[in-house]
Amino acid sequence: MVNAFEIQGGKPLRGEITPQGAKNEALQILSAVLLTEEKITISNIPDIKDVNKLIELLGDMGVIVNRLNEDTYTFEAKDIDQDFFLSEAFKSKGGGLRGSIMIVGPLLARFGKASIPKPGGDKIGRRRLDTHFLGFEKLGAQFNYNQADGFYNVDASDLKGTYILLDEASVTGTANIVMAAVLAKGITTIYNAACEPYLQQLCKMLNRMGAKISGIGSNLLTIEGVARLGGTEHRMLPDMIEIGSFIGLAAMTGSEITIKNVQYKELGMIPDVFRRLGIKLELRGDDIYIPAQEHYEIETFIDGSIMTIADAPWPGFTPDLLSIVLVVAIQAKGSVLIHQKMFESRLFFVDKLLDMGAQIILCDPHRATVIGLDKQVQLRGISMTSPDIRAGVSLLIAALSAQGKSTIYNIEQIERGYQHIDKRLQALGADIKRI
Ligand SMILES: CC(=O)N[C@H]1[C@@H](OP(=O)(O)OP(=O)(O)OC[C@H]2O[C@@H](n3ccc(=O)[nH]c3=O)[C@H](O)[C@@H]2O)O[C@H](CO)[C@@H](O)[C@@H]1O
Ligand SMILES: C=C(OP(=O)(O)O)C(=O)O
Repeated sequence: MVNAFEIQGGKPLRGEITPQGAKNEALQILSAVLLTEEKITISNIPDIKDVNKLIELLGDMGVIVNRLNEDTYTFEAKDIDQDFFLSEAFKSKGGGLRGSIMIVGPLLARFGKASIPKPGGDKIGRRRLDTHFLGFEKLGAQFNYNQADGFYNVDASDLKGTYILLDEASVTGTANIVMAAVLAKGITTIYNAACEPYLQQLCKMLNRMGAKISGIGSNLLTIEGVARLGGTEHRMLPDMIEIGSFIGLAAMTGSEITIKNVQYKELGMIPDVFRRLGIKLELRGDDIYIPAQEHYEIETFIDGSIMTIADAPWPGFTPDLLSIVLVVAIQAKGSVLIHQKMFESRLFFVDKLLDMGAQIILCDPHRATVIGLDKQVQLRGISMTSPDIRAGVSLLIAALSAQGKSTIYNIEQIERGYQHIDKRLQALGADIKRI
């Protein structure tokens, strides 16, 4: 086994697909179980590498983890083994995923200290953690980064609520600071807070545990500290990035697909961005139905100029779907400028798309212009390596639409965030196998 996907492309798919629970919500929610010694039951947990690694890490720390069924677990963080944080095992496992950074806030809140290895995640450009640590410092913590062992150590015997203006609306940074502030003394106000549905879900769960957070869904959160938190139950939202990926997949392969139970009102502008590419979507109940489409035509701006699709902090368009939008635009009629403002190394995968026959100009590390082929020319299957999770899925979509065989290597990147993707695509009729 080389751990690659082999794909015979060019076949339209058909059927229904249900999105998994949201990866980036799961990483926040799982970290929050550390805030109480009482039992927390979480359902709709996706069975993906990053999430499983974090669950394993919680178990290693001493959290009692019970799997009730395929997607539901209980967690009880009664006794946390402080020595584990000094171990080599913690260094390698904690460093394996981006989401592990979010255990720092809860550990500070509950135990007054935390250490964490430099977290992993995709290599998609600089990924700083300043927002997290500046926020902790405002609450009264002191941190130092030990370059020699690669650990961030944070001490906070006495967290006190205060006013914090975040230097940027960081998603994991906001979650981390909220989790530190819920048990701090007094009132914390966080301005320029990120407000993704993931964060709204986290704040709602914390309130059910006894926290006092107001302003949920806005960029101004007020947190009145409480002495302790208790247990609760929580269900993860469907993964909006998976939903966007499946919309793109349907359009690019000319397939008729129904995406089940999407919780449409939580998707923000995602459906409209795909509509602006000319893709027809219908909301049926809470399902998104995408009819088989021979063609789709990218709108221009009202003044006739070329459409730009750019990322922005929520409720702007998520950067995690820009690679998918870029790939889908390859077979549209018309042109679009893709502007990835947040990350500087997320567009380099266009090289592989060029090899497949796409018409794209990479203007600079942040911008690419796609000149749509309008399905006049089919992409060619090739061998390629997935550089990051979303580029990986975009290449998978390109391969499923292409003529002939493609092989995608480094699929660990894809499997970090997409649950049993080969089997779920096979159920839609895709010719994909693991080699
Ligand atoms: C585990 C997890 O949840 N990962 C997500 C989380 O990562 P993460 O929380 O690590 O990302 P951040 O929100 O901190 O920042 C992402 C990038 O955008 C830049 N930035 C951020 C805010 C801002 O107002 N301006 C700005 O330029 C940052 O400098 C950074 O380069 O949010 C990102 C942004 O939605 C997503 O791509 C990641 O999938
Ligand atoms: C970049 C992503 O994940 P992470 O932050 O875990 O690297 C993503 O989910 O698109």
